[in-house]
Amino acid sequence: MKGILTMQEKPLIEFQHVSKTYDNGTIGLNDINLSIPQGEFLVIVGLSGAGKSTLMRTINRMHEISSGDLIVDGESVVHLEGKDLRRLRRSIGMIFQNFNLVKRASVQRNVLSGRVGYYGTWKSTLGLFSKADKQKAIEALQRVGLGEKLYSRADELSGGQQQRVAIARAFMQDPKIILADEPIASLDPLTTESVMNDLKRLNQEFHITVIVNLHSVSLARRFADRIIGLRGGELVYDEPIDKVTEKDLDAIYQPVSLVKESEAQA
Ligand SMILES: Nc1ncnc2c1ncn2[C@@H]1O[C@H](COP(=O)(O)OP(=O)(O)OP(=O)(O)O)[C@@H](O)[C@H]1O
Repeated sequence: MKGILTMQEKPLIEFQHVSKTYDNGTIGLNDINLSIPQGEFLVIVGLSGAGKSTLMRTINRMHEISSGDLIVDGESVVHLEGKDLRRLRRSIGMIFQNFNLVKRASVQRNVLSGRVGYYGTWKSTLGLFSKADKQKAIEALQRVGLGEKLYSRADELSGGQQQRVAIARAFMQDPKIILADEPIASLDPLTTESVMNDLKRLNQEFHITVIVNLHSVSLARRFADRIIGLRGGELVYDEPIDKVTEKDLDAIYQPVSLVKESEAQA
């Protein structure tokens, strides 16, 4: 197993023997070791329940790990609290399958909310955003081709447009990392294409590290720099895109019962 991290590059994200057991005893992650360099477009694949969301959500501490250590930008994030945790979360944009927009608010308000981490509580509660941030919101929307939708209500937009607003919101955070948890699961093929292209552009133009959970193997192959595969909470695959084969991907998607059977026969 090898990623595309070279000896010279310092990883931006490092999982060191990370395990996660949920309160009900379910194992989410089991002894994950993984280094992700800055600027990588990493796609996580695996069967439903393999641990893809869990892995992603430990990075911004939406889920706590049970053991091991998780380093982001040179610092262990496991014990961060208060303003240090807010600083971490500000540097990580998140894209969800269901967009997570405030549906009754304007597109502008949704995009500006990406800046909230840079303001004190009272200013952000009152929506007192600076002129510079309002201008930044316009530019972020233009970047995803929705400049003319600034004053529309979020729920007037199509699913694909809403996801692109979510991408603009993430971009407003000036993130080092974007985590996209099945960003295209609710979209048709055409909008899927534009959402994936938006993510790729942010990755290439701004060197933002993008980590995406995908069920589509063909999209993973087209957009990833590197693909990792999870099964039963374990990292079972890690290859740069030029080494990825169809056969490898088929194996990742084999039901766990079949894998156990073939291991028993070996
Ligand atoms: N809050 C929770 N409490 C208990 N178990 C959980 C919780 N969240 C996830 N799990 C379990 O942890 C395992 C990994 O789940 P996770 O959502 O990370 O998988 P996934 O690969 O993202 O799946 P999918 O593709 O269906 O989203 C699964 O067995 C799941 O049922």
